[in-house]
Amino acid sequence: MTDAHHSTPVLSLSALGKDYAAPVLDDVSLVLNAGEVLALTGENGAGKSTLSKIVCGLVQPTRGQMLLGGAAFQPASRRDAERLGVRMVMQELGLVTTLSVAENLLLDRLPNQTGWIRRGKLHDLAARQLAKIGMEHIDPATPVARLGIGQQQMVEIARNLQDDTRVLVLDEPTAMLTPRETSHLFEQIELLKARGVAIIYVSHRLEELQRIADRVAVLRDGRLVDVRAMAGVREAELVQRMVGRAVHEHEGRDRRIAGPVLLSARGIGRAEAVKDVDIDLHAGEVMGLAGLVGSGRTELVRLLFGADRADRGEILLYDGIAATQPVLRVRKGWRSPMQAIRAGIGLVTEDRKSQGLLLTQPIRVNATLSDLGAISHAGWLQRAKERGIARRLVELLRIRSRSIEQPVATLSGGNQQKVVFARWLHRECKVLLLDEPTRGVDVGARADLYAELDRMTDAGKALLMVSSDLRELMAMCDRIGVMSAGRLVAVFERGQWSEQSLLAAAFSDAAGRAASAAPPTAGSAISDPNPGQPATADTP
Ligand SMILES: Nc1ncnc2c1ncn2[C@@H]1O[C@H](COP(=O)(O)OP(=O)(O)OP(=O)(O)O)[C@@H](O)[C@H]1O
Repeated sequence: MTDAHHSTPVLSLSALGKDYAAPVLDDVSLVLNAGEVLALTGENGAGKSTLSKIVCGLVQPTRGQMLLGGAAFQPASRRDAERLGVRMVMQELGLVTTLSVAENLLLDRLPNQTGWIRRGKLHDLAARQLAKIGMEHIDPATPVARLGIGQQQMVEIARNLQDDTRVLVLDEPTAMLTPRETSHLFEQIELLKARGVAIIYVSHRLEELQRIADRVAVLRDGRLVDVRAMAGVREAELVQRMVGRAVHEHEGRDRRIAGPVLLSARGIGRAEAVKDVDIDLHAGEVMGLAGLVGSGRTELVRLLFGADRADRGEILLYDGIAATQPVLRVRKGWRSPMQAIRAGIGLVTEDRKSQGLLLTQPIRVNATLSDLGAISHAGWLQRAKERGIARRLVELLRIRSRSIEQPVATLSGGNQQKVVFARWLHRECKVLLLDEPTRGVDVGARADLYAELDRMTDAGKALLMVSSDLRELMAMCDRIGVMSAGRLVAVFERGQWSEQSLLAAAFSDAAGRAASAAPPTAGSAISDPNPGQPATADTP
């Protein structure tokens, strides 16, 4: 915290509470000072978003008061709060994707004295705003829809960096950002602090909080259980406060003997997004996929699941026993996700909208949706069985809910993610593709998910996991592939990677040259799919 602003209260919360069917926030009192970053953390469903939304006028509290600069503060809407300089960067981006970057940045203040938008001025102002966060290379006239998700997130951040901002709430702001974008954001946060802006920073990424926050507040079950200075706080201590129990960090995988190949892709590609990738997924292994946002990781996974159609290459499926002859060979990839699902492929992504969660339906329906075979008998749904499975999954993944009848729309973000995961847990799939499966998931739940992934590989499934969290990949994977500009530029075996070599490969150029840091045995070449067995790629 800068000394000049030291302990000048900007925002005071006193005995705030929010009830839905039951209390989800209770008796929260807190003072936020000028020029400080307060980290807000806690388990999924602890109430972080609810508290943030109350501060920013999106949700009204059931009880309690707020003061802004000493005056009563009761925003009735987000606009109301913004007029008083209280702004929020939300996880779900609020940009109008059909409008340009400039129009989005200055939506509220279009320079429009005569009824005409003066485009030149608009673009000047927008360019200045973009330059603040190191985005000067973006043309303000670009439609937002053409930007990658990380860049959209940066525009959302830029939009909230107005001169009149007094309180800024950032909800998991770095989830979609590259390391470089993250450093631009952190620089900007330092400048805001120096200007006396008070910042609430919501995140599950503890190492990030330690880097950026002055104080940390922990919510548990809707109550504030701890507020303390960040300096010197150990990660384990925080986790203990959050979860109320010790969480054992995943010890890292033992090197497993990989089984035979279950799925291969040869030369699979789609336009410029994925360029002729060869990849083999083995029974009993977790393969990681690292790379920058936009490097083609998600696009590759979507091709392997049939969510997008490949325009070249082929997918080969093996029975997992002899693995010399593919049991199925699909040119240009799957025709539809249904074809992939029937062949035993599953996909968990963090994009809950594309997961087809039926938001108005209860957990019970959503958790068992992909497995009607297991709960129907002679065409009848067996309710008792459905309830049994749903209860078991809720318990196993600690899905925070009133009951299995709670509609998924009213679960917290992280708990919705667990429902998506639950679906594939008991399903008979051979290959599970996971795209950022733990984004927005708290530390305790993360440990539970990792244990489940271990069990799946013990049962002989093949897992492919995309993650932007290198620590997670290094702990969980047997091999890590790195993508850059649509190509798989390197595959590292366990024991051969370091954070540095993975990053170097991620930043390597599009020509497919693996970074020089990659060890010669593991760099650019993809390992033989079945050591000691005949190569499968050319098998008819
Ligand atoms: N509209 C609603 N109706 C009923 N319950 C709700 C509603 N909105 C939120 N809740 C409940 O409030 C609790 C707190 O949710 P909130 O989204 O604030 O948690 P969070 O700490 O932000 O979680 P996450 O880390 O998963 O984002 C959850 O149990 C959630 O189910």
